[in-house]
Amino acid sequence: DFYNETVAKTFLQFYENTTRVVWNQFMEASWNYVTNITKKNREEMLHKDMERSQHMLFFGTRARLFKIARFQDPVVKRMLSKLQNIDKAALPKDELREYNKILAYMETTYSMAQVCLNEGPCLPLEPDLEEVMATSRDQKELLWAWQGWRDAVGRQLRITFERYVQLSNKAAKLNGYVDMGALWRSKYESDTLEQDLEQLYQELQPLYLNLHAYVRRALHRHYGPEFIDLRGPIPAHLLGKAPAGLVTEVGRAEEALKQMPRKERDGLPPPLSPPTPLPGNMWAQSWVNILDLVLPFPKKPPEDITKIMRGQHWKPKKMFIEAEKFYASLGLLPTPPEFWKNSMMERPTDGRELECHASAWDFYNSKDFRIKKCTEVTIEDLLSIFHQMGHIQYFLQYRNLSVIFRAGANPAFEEAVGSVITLSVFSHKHLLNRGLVSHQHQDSEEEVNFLMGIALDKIAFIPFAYLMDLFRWKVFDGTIQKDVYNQEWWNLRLKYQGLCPPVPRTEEDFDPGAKFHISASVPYIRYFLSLVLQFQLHEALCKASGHMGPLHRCDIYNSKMAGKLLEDVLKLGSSKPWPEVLEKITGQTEVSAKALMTYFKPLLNWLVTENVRQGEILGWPDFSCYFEEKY
Ligand SMILES: O=C(CCC(O)(O)[C@H](Cc1ccccc1)NC(=O)c1ccccc1)N[C@@H](Cc1ccccc1)C(=O)O
Ligand SMILES: [Zn+2]
Repeated sequence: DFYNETVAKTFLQFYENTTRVVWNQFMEASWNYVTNITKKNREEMLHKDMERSQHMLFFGTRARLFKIARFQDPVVKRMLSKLQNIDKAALPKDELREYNKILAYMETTYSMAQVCLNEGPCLPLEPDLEEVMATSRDQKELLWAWQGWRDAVGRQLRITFERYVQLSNKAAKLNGYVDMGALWRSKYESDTLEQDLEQLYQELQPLYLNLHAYVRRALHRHYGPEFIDLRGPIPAHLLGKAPAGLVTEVGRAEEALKQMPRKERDGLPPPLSPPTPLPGNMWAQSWVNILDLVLPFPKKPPEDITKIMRGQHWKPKKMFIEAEKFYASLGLLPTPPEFWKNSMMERPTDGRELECHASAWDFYNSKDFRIKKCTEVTIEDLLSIFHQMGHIQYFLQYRNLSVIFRAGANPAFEEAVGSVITLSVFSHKHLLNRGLVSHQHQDSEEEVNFLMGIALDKIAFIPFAYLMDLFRWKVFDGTIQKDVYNQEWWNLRLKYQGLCPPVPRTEEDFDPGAKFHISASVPYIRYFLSLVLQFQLHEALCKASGHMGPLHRCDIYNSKMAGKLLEDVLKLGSSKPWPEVLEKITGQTEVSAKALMTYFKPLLNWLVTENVRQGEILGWPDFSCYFEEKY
């Protein structure tokens, strides 16, 4: 009887009792696969995924039969409506089998890809290629890594991705959504999501445009006018480190060229290819690696925390313990023994194939939680561990809820928890307190340098995080057809990030596929929203901790008040609509960029002054990429 609420409660209890086993077995099989990619583990994982999908199909189809509108209990209504979305499990069995194989193929291609030196070893992404991207001084090597990675991953995924889109949309339609983008967006329970996102992006654009113009000027200073157009996009080869030697050589060639009378020069081929230093990051999503090149006050460079960590003989285990101590200092829950026993904190040395992209795992038995990370001793990896431990803390806080509510208030909340903590960890006050920097006082110029460092990570990230799903939503809704995937990708990279590829791209390439989340079908708008949300939460937690003064100096370490505020929210899981959850912490029901703008205000003031002084053009009205004849 589908009108009877008591029957519904019994149905939900039955779901609860059977789900734990099915989900726990699937997580175990998934873990075994991603930490040791073998044919056997793949078959086992695919088998357990089929079982999980059958289970979802059984309960999902029945959940749809209940007359939810007639029910009184809001919890029962919320549970039944969540059960109705069964994602890919709605596909017919044979297509689901095909879809799961496609998902495994794409994610595994990414995880196993390497780029081989002519007669030398082959390098995986983590840590080798990422190390090259961040620190190499040789432009040939940088371009080799950037292009090699895209050949090894993106190109391999292109055809499969087209089939992935078809099956994704079919599954979405079977769940009552117009396409998979609509299904992904439904997790935010808002029918104004896209407008709200665009509004946030517009609010943040002045910050990005000023940073972009300032960085472009610094690159122009290093690589000369032939390679950087002060009114144009930044060639996506941002850079690892300024290749000192090469620059002077190119600089010399530049000088010689400039001395020549125009008519003589015109006949010459364009100058030798610039030291196309590539993004300090494989996807130019973060520009921290060019800090030394753009430092506002170069005479006061920040201390190299990675060097200090290595000097103090930090090991991966110590990095995890450091994060554990921070969460404990807030009065939050400790990780159980299983966490330390079962996690994978370092890349195994037995030569096995595995997925190194960091992730946090809930085994849905309220006691087994793990992190998988190929940890290197760097400050980036320390912050990444804090991010992963944020996921773990969420798991711990909601572990006694019904399995239906064991998720974040929305996906952005899940991503924001750990990132909020990193805002305190990376504060000068905290680094000093933990012995990771030595000089006591940070003067106002050092403070601007500090904010520039954070901005190169967080502000540069804004347009990238926004366009990642703008691209996929358009692919899912058919606005972007498969014959133009790559040029539409670069159109978005140009429009939002003001970046160009270092070399011409074709439709043989599939550059978006070179990013983990696209190969692993992980939505990305969560990171855009998390970026705004984390500053809003940071402001609220800092206030609760009694912090006075500028937001960027706040460190909530040891604050039980801040911890309590956070705990009250995390233990709600997804049992309440996220605006209610947000209101409990911040008093507001909407995500607002105000706190982020407050945090960066001193830097924006400095950037605007500097850009006005230089007469910078904000944006890139000259929008062609440099390899198209520009001169
Ligand atoms: O991808 C990550 C971190 C990995 C993760 O923790 O977000 C991970 C991604 C993932 C991996 C495999 C399957 C699904 C998602 N997410 C989790 O481990 C996770 C997500 C939701 C709930 C529980 C765990 N960060 C993004 C964005 C980012 C975030 C923070 C700082 C910098 C950059 C990136 O690197 O591009
Ligand atoms: Zn995450």
